[in-house]
Order: sequence, then structure tokens, then C-alpha cells
Amino acid sequence: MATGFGPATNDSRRGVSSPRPKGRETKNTFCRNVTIYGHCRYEHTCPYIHDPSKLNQNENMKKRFNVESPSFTPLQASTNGSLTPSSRNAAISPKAANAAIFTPKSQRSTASTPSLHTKEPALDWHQQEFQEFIPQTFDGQMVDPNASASVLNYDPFNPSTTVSTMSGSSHQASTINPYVQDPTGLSGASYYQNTNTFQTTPAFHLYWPIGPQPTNLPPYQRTAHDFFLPESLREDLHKKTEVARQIIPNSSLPLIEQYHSLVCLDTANQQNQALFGYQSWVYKAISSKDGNTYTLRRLEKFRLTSEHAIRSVQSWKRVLNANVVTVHDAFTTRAFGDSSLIFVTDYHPCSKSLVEEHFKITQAPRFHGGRQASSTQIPEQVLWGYLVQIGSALKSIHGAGLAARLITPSKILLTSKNRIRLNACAILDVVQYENSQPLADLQADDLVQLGRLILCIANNNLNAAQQQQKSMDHLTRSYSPKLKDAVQFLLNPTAVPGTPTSPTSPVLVQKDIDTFIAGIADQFASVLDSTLHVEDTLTSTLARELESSRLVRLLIKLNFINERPELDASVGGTSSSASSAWSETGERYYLKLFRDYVFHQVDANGHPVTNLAHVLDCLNKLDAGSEEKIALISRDEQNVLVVTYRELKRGFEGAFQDLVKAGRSSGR
Ligand SMILES: Nc1ncnc2c1ncn2[C@@H]1O[C@H](COP(=O)(O)OP(=O)(O)OP(=O)(O)O)[C@@H](O)[C@H]1O
Repeated sequence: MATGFGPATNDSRRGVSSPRPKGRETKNTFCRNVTIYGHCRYEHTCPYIHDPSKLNQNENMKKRFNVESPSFTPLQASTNGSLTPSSRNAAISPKAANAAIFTPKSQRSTASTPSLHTKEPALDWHQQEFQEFIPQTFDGQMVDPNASASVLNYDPFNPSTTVSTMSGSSHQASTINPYVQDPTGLSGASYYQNTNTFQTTPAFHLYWPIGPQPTNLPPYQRTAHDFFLPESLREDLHKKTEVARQIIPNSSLPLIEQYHSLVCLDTANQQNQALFGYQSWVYKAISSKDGNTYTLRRLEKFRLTSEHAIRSVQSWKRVLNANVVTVHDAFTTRAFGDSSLIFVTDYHPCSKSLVEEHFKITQAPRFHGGRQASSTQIPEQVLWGYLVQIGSALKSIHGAGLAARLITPSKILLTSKNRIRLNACAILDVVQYENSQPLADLQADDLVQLGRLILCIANNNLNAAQQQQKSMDHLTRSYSPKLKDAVQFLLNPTAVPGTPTSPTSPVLVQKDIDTFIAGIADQFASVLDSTLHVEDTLTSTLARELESSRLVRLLIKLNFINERPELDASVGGTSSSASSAWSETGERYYLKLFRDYVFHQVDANGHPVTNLAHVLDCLNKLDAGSEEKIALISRDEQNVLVVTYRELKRGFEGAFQDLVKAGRSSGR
């Protein structure tokens, strides 16, 4: 390492007293700028020697420097937190008055320099001597001293940094990407100058707490679970995937058009014919056209009398609402041995109807008749959630010139917690095509059906709408007046009194979905807020999975490369001898030892080390191509190879490209 000190060439340090030896020590010191750059831009003011022949000419030096010459004044943190020169007589250029203070990173916790850290751990063991100043080639790249300070203050392990970084200077935060292979070296070790300090350790991962923090645990209390999906979500998704891919071997159910692997979703033996006028069955099926899973609803013994009837489904295909089960197609088939009408809709695994959710028949003591419905009162917020969601569905449906026509508990699906979708849209439009009522009446009836639905759920009774007054009394006693008003509005006849134009003819205003939605706007706001909270949580979970999936891709590549005995010198053969295996030579050999280093470590007693943190740390550093060195030990323990992650990464990419090329050339 060069021992000479030159003036700072970095603009961000202009006007700052850079660390340099005191006055008389310069007389024998050759300017390092000349050594490094061949010249010194500050030759006329620089206190160092620029002419090699003048070295050791002490007398000359005396003439050029006197006590007023700027001297090295290391900054020290005073007890009041400000930076003071250690030398009492130190003279600082007046220009320095407006300059940002250069703050050695080890002193940041006590310095008054603005920091991105809102709170920093005051750990003594982080304190260390300020290292000697090493000129960087940052000219013109980091001209804003504050920008450089904020970047150097970047702490990937400190969640408080994240908060302030994101709110305060999001642009700067977004420029920090440890994965960028920056040819300028900005993302390399030179960028993170004081690499020995905790604060400037570069982030080799992006497990970054970006969303709402569900727990207030400090970092050292985190567990491996924090890196992956929450258990409940993982279980839920697994269950859904399992159910979605379930098939029944040797099933006797036929193939219907492109739909195969049918599984019946109706568990009840008795089918209710009252709603559609036909016995209906629901199946899960896979489409051979796109591989997706769909739901087929079959209406038995249906005879199509008009082509127009089935064409009415076209309008339903355009209704894409988050609270409506999307309709994809409708057709007739004889595959079941009769003439059946089939509706193809989205499939929502593990969903259940509101009947199953709220009116589940439970086994009760014999003196109660053996069976009874669950009697727990449904929270008001759940009822508002249903009103808002179905209100939103009806807005889309009515806006498309259609009516839902069937808003009943058995035809509303609960697809996840408190998330519902109308599930029998389009069916009555086809089966009752010939004797359909005016659209306005049907739309008004949708609102009445919605009122009845809420009344039934609030009363825990499927037949509550038949004793309307009694059920309303119960609702009035158990819930807020606002909910009662909303249900009353819905249950009113198709028209409500409006402003009369004359005393003899009172005007009746048509009741519609827009009026209803406007009336419960505050509930829409609250449902929107909770939905956005859920979205935030899911986004933060997704961000964690993003990191995990990145590491999976890395591991896949690594395993493609490691130990491929079948690939001899024919791959990358120019660099390996014909007799040796490809994956055992050259850079691939490092990767093999690296695999041992990551996964096969043993402790002092020879017991296997299974440390997730070590694995994640190593893999992330490999992915980032860090300059950090590691010692790889050969399996016979005779050789130690010291390599940087950057070198490993280069070998890793090269080896993988070799494989890809070899795969292509052999036509695989
Ligand atoms: N689109 C769908 N995605 C996933 N599952 C569905 C879908 N549609 C229906 N199901 C499942 O099929 C079951 C039967 O649906 P169906 O509409 O026939 O209800 P039901 O309770 O049998 O009503 P009914 O008494 O009128 O026959 C539902 O409970 C639900 O679990």
C-alpha cells in the first residue's frame, strides 16, 4: 500500500481537511497523486514533493511551508456530538465553512452530520480507528456530498434505515442495487470504502422489510420462518393446489368437449331443483386447450329451444368483477347420455357456499330434534363486507345491462376469508329466456334479494325472509341503526317515495344500485382500507418469496454444473485435459469446493453444520459477486484455494454458458 498522502481528488471532499501527516512530515513525502495519476492537479498548493529530485531537500521545504500551512487535523467526535479538530491551532480554509463535513463512518453515531439512520445502535465494538485516506476515482460521479453520505449510511440490516430511506430519499434508495454488475466499480468494494464497519457492509440479499411489520422483534430474534411464507398462507395455498389437481382414477365421468378429468363437487345426494327448474351438478374439469381448471355446471335434461338463449351468455363473459365468478362459456352436450346444458366458469379451489359457512347443520342433542343451525351472531363488519362486495358486483352487472337474478346463500361462494363471489350468474338468463321479465324489474329484484340475504345471515336462519317483521326486529336489536336502514332500503318494493311534483301525484323514484352504493359509501371506504392492508401484507410476503426464488434459480444452476461425470473434455474442452472430467477441472473445481464450503461444513468435532444463515449468506454473495475472499479446502485437505466471490461468480456463469452451448450443439 502506498504510504504517501495527496490532496483529495474527489469533489465530494473539496474544502474538507483531509487526513494527512502534520506539517514537517510532508517534506520528505512524494505526492501520491503523481505516483498514481502521473501528475497532481493541486501541485501549486499541494504540500508534497512533486519532483523526485527534490526529495530529501529539507531546506527547500522549509521555504515553501510555514506554520500557517494547512496541516492534518483528524476530526474527533467531541462529547457534545460535534466534530472538532484535534489540534487547537489547526487552520481550516474559510471555504470549508460551507462544505459538508467529512464524517468517518466509525464516528457517525456521534457526529452531527445528517444521517439516514433515524436510530443507530451505539455499540462500542463498532468504533474503530479512522482508516487512512485512499483517493478514489469518483471525479464527477459523486459530486453531491450529501448523496455520498446517504449512500454510505445505507444499512441493509437496519429497518429504521429503510423507513427513512424510503420516505426521505427514495431516489437514492432505488439506486442502491448490490446485484448491478457495475463496471465503474461503484457497487464493488471501492464504493463501500470502509468495508470493515458494520454499517457499510453491502447487502447481498434483498430480504428487505418493505411492508407492514407484523411483529416488533429485533433482528436477532428473527427465525428462519421470517425468510419464507407465513405458515398459514403456505398451508392455505398448498391445500388449494392439492385440491385443484385432484383427480379420480378410473372415473366414469365422460369427456365433455375439451374438458377432461371431471370431478364432482356436489357432495349432497339430493339436488335442489327449485332454483333453476332443473337438477344441477357441479364438476371440476381441466381444459385440454389451455391446461387450466374450470367449473362445469350441468343442468340435467335441458332442451334448448332457441339459439338466442345460449347467446345471452356472451354479455356475461364481459362481466369481469372480483365478486362475480367469471362465466366463460355455455353449450349443450349429450355426453352424459341426456341433453344437458353446461356452463363453464372459473374454478375456486376450497371454496364453500354461504350455506355451508353460515347455516351449517350441526349435530345437536336429541331433544332439539337432532340437528340445528349454528347460532353464533355474525359480526356486523362481516355483514357490511358482504353488502359492499355484492353491491360492487351488482354495479358491474347492472352496468353491463344485466341482472344477477339469483342472490341466495347457496349460490354465493366464499373463496377466502370474508371474500365472496356471486356464483350462478347467466343461468336463469338462458333457462328462462322465453319468459323473462323487464330488466328494470329484475335489477330491482336483485336489491330485494340482497336485503333478504343479509336478513337471513343476520338472523342465522335460512327462512328469515319469510317472517320479515320478526327478523327485522331481531336485526334492529342486534345491529346498528345504519345496517337496519340499509337492509330496509333494500327490502322496500321496487320504488321509493321521492319529491312529489303535485300534492295529488306523489312521485315514486326508481330504486337502483347507485343510490344504494352512495348510501353506504363510508362502508366502501372501510372495506377498501382493509383490502389495501391485506394487499400490503401480501406484497411484502411476495417480496420475500422473490428472494427465495432467486436463490432457487441460483441453486439450480449450481447443481447443473456440479459433478457432471458424463461431460468430459468435449465441453469447454479447450481448457481441460481430455482425460479429466469437465466439472472437476478449472473453475468448475472451485465451484465443487464452494458447494462443500456452503453445504457440507462440519464443526470442530466433525459434526455436520446445518446453518441456514450461512447458506443464504454464501449464496447471496455469490449472486452479487462480492469481493470478499473465502478459503476453499480440497477434499484431501492438502490444498487451500483463496478466491473471491466475484471470481467464483465468473466461473459459475462461464460454466453454465458452456453447458447451455453443449446442450444446443447436441440438439437437446
Ligand atoms: N366455481 C366454483 N369453484 C369451486 N367450487 C365450486 C364452484 N361452484 C360450486 N362449487 C362447489 O360446489 C358445491 C356445490 O355447488 P352448488 O351450487 O350446487 O351448491 P349446493 O349447495 O349443492 O346448492 P343446491 O342445493 O342448489 O344444489 C359448492 O358447495 C361449492 O363447494
